[in-house]
Amino acid sequence: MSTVVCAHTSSLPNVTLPARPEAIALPPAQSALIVVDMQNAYATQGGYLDLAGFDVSATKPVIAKIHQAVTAARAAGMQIIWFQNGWDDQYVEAGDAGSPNFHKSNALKTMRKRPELQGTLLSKGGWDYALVDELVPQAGDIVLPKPRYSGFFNTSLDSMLRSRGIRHLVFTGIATNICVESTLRDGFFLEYFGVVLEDATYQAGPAFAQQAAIFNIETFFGWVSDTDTFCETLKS
Ligand SMILES: NC(=O)N/C=C\C(=O)O
Repeated sequence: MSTVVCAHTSSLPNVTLPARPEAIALPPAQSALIVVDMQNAYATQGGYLDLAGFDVSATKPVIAKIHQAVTAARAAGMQIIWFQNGWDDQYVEAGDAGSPNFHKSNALKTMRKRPELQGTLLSKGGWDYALVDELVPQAGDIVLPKPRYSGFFNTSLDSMLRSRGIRHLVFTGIATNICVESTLRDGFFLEYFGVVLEDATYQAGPAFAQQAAIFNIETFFGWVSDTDTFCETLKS
């Protein structure tokens, strides 16, 4: 089976991650593990997605897989980046009626439908915005607040990656079909190599949303692997 060897990695120790559609080079010093939006909003019952009618009952195993991936990446010296999605408590950063986000964000729509929730969903400093208790950033990690689905939009992500010489992005988190896929796609256009650890992600919506996102990534935008393979590869 072929392996994608990137020109900029050819002089580095050879770490190759088995993946679909083919193995991909993954030099730890030029790679980041990105944990997308593992906030109560997306992974805990009583959080935004749950209140908006999405099923979050199966997120516990995903949290465990992310913990496993973070531990292995940290031991290998890989940069860890935690995304946190949300806005100020007045929702100025969310945009007003002139922004598509105002009309499409299910968090904003839920709060308009249920005014008693106003100020609680995805509001910086609140429980809904906080990362789940099981996942705790450590010194040296980057915690990146982001105001839209893609982590590249209106954030310093690109410059932080470039200044560290990072060209390979390993994605985990929720939701596969929204913020994970949006960020991986934007990264593709910026010449980053994106890999998703399938079992460390979860979709917002029906199971076919997960399948479609993984199909798109594997076929058009990047590579797909799993947590055990990632951890074994880094260990060896
Ligand atoms: N983290 C995400 O994928 N978010 C998806 C939807 C939203 O934030 O409304």
